[in-house]
Formats: sequence, C-alpha cells, structure tokens
Amino acid sequence: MVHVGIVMGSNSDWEVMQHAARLLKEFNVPFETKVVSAHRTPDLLFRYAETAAERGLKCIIAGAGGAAHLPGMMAAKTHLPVLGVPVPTKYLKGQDSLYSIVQMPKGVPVATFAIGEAGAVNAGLFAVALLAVHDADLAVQLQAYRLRQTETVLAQMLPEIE
Ligand SMILES: Nc1c(C(=O)O)ncn1[C@@H]1O[C@H](COP(=O)(O)O)[C@@H](O)[C@H]1O
Repeated sequence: MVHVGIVMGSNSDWEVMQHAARLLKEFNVPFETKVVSAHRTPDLLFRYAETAAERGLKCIIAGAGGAAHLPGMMAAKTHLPVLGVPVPTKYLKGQDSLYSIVQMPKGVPVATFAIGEAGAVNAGLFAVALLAVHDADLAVQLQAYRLRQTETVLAQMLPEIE
C-alpha cells in the first residue's frame, strides 16, 4: 500500500520534487507521484484529496511554484498532514511560492519547508519521521541516517591557508 503521495503543480517542478521521491526511495517508503494542479485541474485535486486517506496515504507532500495554492487547497480537502514545498521561480526566486504556502489561515495548516531542493529532501525526511512514530524499523533507519550524516560532517576537512 502506498504511504506517501507526492504531488506537484506541473512536471516542471520535478527537478526539485524528485529529491523528496529519492529520499523516500532510500528509506523504502512506498510512495506515488502525480501532477495535480489546483488551478489547472481543480476537479482532479478534489478527487485526489478526498480519496487520499481511504487509499491508505498517511501524508501528502505537495510542491508548487508561484501562486502555489496546491498545498493549501490539498490541506483544505483532507485531514491528512500536508507538507508543502515551495518550488523556486524565475522572477521572484520562490519567495512567491514560499509566502503562498506558508501564510495559511488558522485552522488549515500546511507544514511548510524551505524553498527548493533542501525543502524537498526535508519534506521527505519529515514524512519518514511521521511514519516512524508507528514503525520501529523505520525509526532505526532514520537514526542511522542521522548518524551517517553526523559522521560525514565530523570528517569534513578545510584547506590550509597558503
Ligand atoms: N502553483 C501551481 C499550481 C497550483 O498551485 O495549483 N499549479 C501549477 N502551479 C505552478 O506553476 C508553475 C509553472 O508551471 P508550468 O511550468 O507548467 O508553466 C509550476 O511551478 C507549478 O507548480
């Protein structure tokens, strides 16, 4: 059964959103990916959100750029946790995406991540952490991931000044 849905407003978001997918794959978390747009395919968005919980999804990672209404509208139509990833944009550098996603009215939260690749990776990691609450094996994997990361940083060297 698929546990995480990764949706994005356009296939042009894939370059960024693939990093969430790769992270979930690394942890062997079953996920699905789909282009869903609040603006361009509103009926599909409603269907996706309304059926997400009954299809077994535990959370939804939603990435979009510009007037990024997808995560918020997804959150409006499902009680599942929605993790929003602001996709960078050409003219406003993704600040438009960030503000569109993060400034939700009270009552309908979207957990909002950093603009771009770091946000996509962290949304994936956050989804793993959510699932790990009820999955001891996944929790062990997550701890090992963090340990590897710590060791990598501790082993980092800086160049000598010439
Ligand atoms: N923000 C949204 C939504 C939405 O929020 O529903 N649907 C598409 N888009 C965004 O439009 C940008 C340009 O899309 P195109 O590259 O297809 O023109 C993408 O970053 C997409 O997420």
